[in-house]
Amino acid sequence: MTDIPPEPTGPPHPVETSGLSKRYGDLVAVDSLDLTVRAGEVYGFLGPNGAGKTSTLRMLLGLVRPTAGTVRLFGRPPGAPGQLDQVGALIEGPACYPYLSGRDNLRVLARYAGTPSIRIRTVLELVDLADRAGDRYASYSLGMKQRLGVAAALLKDPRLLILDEPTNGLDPAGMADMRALIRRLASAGCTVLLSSHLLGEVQQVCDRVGVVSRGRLVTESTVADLRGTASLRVLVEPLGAAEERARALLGPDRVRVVDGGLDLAVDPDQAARVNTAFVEAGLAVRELRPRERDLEQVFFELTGGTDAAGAQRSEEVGHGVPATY
Ligand SMILES: Nc1ncnc2c1ncn2[C@@H]1O[C@H](COP(=O)(O)OP(=O)(O)OP(=O)(O)O)[C@@H](O)[C@H]1O
Repeated sequence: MTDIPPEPTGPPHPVETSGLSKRYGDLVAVDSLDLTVRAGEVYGFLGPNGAGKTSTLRMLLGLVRPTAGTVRLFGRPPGAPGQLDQVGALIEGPACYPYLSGRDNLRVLARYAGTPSIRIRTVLELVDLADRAGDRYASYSLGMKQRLGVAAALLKDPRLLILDEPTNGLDPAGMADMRALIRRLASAGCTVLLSSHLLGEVQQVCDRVGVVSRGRLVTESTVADLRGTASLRVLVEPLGAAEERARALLGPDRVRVVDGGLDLAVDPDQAARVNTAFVEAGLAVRELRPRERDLEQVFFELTGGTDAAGAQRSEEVGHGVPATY
């Protein structure tokens, strides 16, 4: 009998869940979630309000006990010895003293966490708040408060950062600052898992996204794959003759007339073939370009059409002061 060598295994992933579930009474908030966040990536955990994102993040951090399933952070269960130093998090809830400066708030938190105060300067620079560190926390904009929350989560120099809705409630400039910060952290080697109910807000920073709806993971992919580029948009005259030619060329199911042009459900690398066919048929092609699917529409379809209501609810709720883990 020959020995079968063990399969090569790499280092454990920053986050791995298996069959992770959470029930509150009859409500299934998180349903058999298998999630993997790989080292060095920015992973967007997306879903409408109430989809189960916060419950999941709380279970990852050991703040809520799963009803079923397992969580592994760097291969070990939440709260394992030494792990608190590897994981930083920003989850909803108040944590800062309004009458203290940003720097003094960090001093308090660093003392609690047993972090040397020398690290405070570094994290303030990382989140681009060094210039305003002496100002009272109460005078900060929401974006600055969020960034101070991230600074607090970075005090222990974690390898994994978990952020719950970091862009929620921010104005466009605040969102751009937060996205830039997340990208900086990722370039410095930190793995980031962030949640959001708006794909459009975070898609620029995410390497991969997992979309959750009613507690279940409905898809996991890169943003590019999620968007897809599965159609061609053609403005061509006369439209009727072009429609007929396209149907003969591609099959009737692949051709739709939309807004005075043709939407052709073919790979964009068919553009030259389509153009040649139209020109040879004596048709005048004015424009021919790949048409990307609208991301919000994709999200809407994946989540069963619940995002619009969710987005509206979140605006009503607003946003609290960040808490750190
Ligand atoms: N402690 C709790 N007790 C009972 N139900 C809860 C509790 N926490 C969350 N839920 C419910 O579980 C579901 C998922 O909530 P969760 O907060 O995890 O979703 P979410 O995707 O983070 O949404 P949001 O962005 O609105 O917080 C919701 O229906 C919510 O009302």
